[in-house]
Amino acid sequence: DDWQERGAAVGVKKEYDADGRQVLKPVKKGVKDFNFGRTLGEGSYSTVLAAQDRSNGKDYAIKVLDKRHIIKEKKVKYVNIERDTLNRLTDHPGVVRLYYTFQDERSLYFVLDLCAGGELLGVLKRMSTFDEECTRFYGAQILDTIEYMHNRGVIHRDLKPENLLLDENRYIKVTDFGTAKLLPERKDAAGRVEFEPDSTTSENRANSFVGTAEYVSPELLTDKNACKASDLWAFGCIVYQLLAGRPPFKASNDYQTFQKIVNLDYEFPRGFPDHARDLVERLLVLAPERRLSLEHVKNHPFFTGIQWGRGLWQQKAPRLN
Ligand SMILES: Nc1ncnc2c1ncn2[C@@H]1O[C@H](COP(=O)(O)OP(=O)(O)OP(=O)(O)O)[C@@H](O)[C@H]1O
Ligand SMILES: O=C(O)C[C@H](Cc1nc2cc(Cl)cc(Cl)c2[nH]1)c1ccc(Cl)cc1
Repeated sequence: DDWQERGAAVGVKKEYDADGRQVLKPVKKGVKDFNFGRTLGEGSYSTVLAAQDRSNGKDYAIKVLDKRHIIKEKKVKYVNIERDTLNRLTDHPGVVRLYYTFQDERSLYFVLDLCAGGELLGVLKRMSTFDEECTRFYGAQILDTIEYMHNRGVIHRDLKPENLLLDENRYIKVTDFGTAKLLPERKDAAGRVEFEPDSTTSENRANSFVGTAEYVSPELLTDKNACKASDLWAFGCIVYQLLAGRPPFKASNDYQTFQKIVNLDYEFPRGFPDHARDLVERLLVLAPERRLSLEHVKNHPFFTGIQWGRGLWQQKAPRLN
């Protein structure tokens, strides 16, 4: 199915060694292998362009970063974290796929899945709020992807509707991993790769990174300790926002937004659905260890009827009208 097929997307070239044995050699792609098209968007350090692979006509999004700007703004670490994180998250439909990285004298290039549906935030703004069925479907795809990221030892740390893109089937694609936390890899007795169960407080003290104000978890504000539960806090804010049309903690400046968060100062609009309200109340809990675990979220009544796993990525996305 498409998961294997996508694996074949990495470029290889067939060659023969001295004994006539076939050798597959990885081919480093370059700018000349692509026809560049329209600009899809701009970041602080990047421009994202639509592009087509000239050898097979496949469409991609290529994120181009200016080397001088990256170095001047001291973002080298973030670029390499984004590459390393994307290279760890290669087989889930909910994560934007990185096919190649390459560079030329001026720029760095990430060749990514093209998400032609744009940002979930844009869709939400156009619709003002999602109904329960849409929220359930998109909430389930986001949660399924968070579970995959956490199992691969990745904490996203900046989940928000701007970082949730939609592909041509209107499926979710999580993006923007430059500020992710990569838990150290280690091998178990059988030599299988596993990851630290969660981030420990020690290495987090050094962390200066704080996500986007409206979605930042209280533990990140009080003791700089981002953990897997921090992504579930952001998930709770996103579910609330899809149904209410605005995030739960929003003030006129970041400092006041932080105040609302640490004081759990938010309320539900009238008519907010009961199951969704119960779910959000069990996610927006100040103590990370008391927040609903990912497994319990999947079994929450709000997600009754959702088929977890592959079924979730084969069914038709609800109409967004
Ligand atoms: N794979 C993609 N497919 C389609 N559009 C994309 C893709 N990746 C990014 N974009 C769009 O390009 C724009 C820039 O994205 P990029 O990740 O480079 O910067 P950003 O993270 O949005 O901004 P900043 O770097 O300031 O956080 C965004 O608006 C995003 O919607
Ligand atoms: O080819 C690779 O994958 C490894 C390189 C590593 C790398 N080379 C760099 C040069 C500069 Cl000037 C800046 C950064 Cl962040 C750099 N990162 C690389 C190239 C492109 C991208 Cl997008 C990321 C990393």
